Amino acid sequence: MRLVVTGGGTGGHIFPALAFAREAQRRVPGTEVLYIGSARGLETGIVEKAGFPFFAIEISGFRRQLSWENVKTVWRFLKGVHAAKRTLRAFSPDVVLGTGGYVAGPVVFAASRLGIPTVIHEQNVVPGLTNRFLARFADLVAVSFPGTEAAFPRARRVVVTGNPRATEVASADGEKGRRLLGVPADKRLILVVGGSRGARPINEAMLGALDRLGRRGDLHVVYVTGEVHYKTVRAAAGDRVPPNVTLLPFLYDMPDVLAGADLFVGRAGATTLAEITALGVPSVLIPSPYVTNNHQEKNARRLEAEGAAVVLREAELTPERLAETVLALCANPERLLAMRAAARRLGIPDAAARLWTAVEALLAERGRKR
Ligand SMILES: CC(=O)N[C@H]1[C@@H](OP(=O)(O)OP(=O)(O)OC[C@H]2O[C@@H](n3ccc(=O)[nH]c3=O)[C@H](O)[C@@H]2O)O[C@H](CO)[C@@H](O)[C@@H]1O
Repeated sequence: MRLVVTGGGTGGHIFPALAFAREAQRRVPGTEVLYIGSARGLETGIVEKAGFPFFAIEISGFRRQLSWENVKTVWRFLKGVHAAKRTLRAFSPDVVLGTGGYVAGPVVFAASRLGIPTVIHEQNVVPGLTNRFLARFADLVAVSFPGTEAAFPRARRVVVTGNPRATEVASADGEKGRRLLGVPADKRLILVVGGSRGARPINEAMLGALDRLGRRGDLHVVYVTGEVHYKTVRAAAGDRVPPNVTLLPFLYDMPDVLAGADLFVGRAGATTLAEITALGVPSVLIPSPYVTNNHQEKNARRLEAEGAAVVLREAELTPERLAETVLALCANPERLLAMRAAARRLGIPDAAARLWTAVEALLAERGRKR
């Protein structure tokens, strides 16, 4: 089989695409994969590390107001479609999967124009702009949460599959993750992550909370700042980083470390939520208010409603509040256990298989080889 995956800008779009690519290779050995991403997104580094061939096109997002930038964006979109068509003709895929982010727009659109079967995957409760635009051109729309189907009234077919990244994470090895970072087996592991790019407000709160968390010998905190924020946080923390805190710019071994975590603290990006629910990790979620339609809060409230997460709005985030929330949960093992079970109830660990089955059916219908 020949598969093109596209999506990016941030990790939340990239990791599901990679997870599906690996699932396809597992199902049909010898499957050839091409990742089409943007040259400026996080995908350049992540895809290369994952070992897939990568082709970059230049693309940017729309501004909300009418502006000269938007004219340039339309121009880039058309150029992107042109470049994507050339690449798609040369690679000749059996199917194209788009996972959202600006770059998926021209690629999936070009594929549909060329008559190549197209699938889009939506990670969030509320769909993003690119997927909303692409839904009417794609042969199949896969969503992560039951109920999101209604947000795609013009789609030809919508299926609930969950997020394929959940499958990869569900079989991760928590002990390995802890060993890797030197986390003692008898300590509770608190994993703090501000999404794939890091989050300044979370970093500011964490800097203020370090001393209090550092005094707790029964905890170990793995604190991921985000690549671009690392130097600033490191400098601000100076020699105040307690021995039970591991400070990192980015975590490439997220599945294993997450599997070993007792509590997750961070943004409410949809792929992260698919991961923590697949594993049943309790969480303190601080949704980013800077995203389209406040979709992270909607993602987070789903978990909160089930009892799987505590939601802290960014507006009420202070170092004290953050430390108190974490310490109160750690002091309440029964609550943590209940949260763990609730999270697991929301998880879809067989999401990759569900997406695979839907794609396979589409290909069979379209008479494509596998
Ligand atoms: C600001 C923004 O637009 N954020 C969006 C973006 O978030 P973002 O890219 O932050 O997405 P998620 O939190 O959903 O996913 C992050 C992914 O990166 C991985 N990871 C993260 C940090 C790290 O150090 N190592 C690592 O491997 C996580 O395991 C996960 O697989 O895409 C999500 C999924 O569409 C959306 O819900 C978010 O609203």
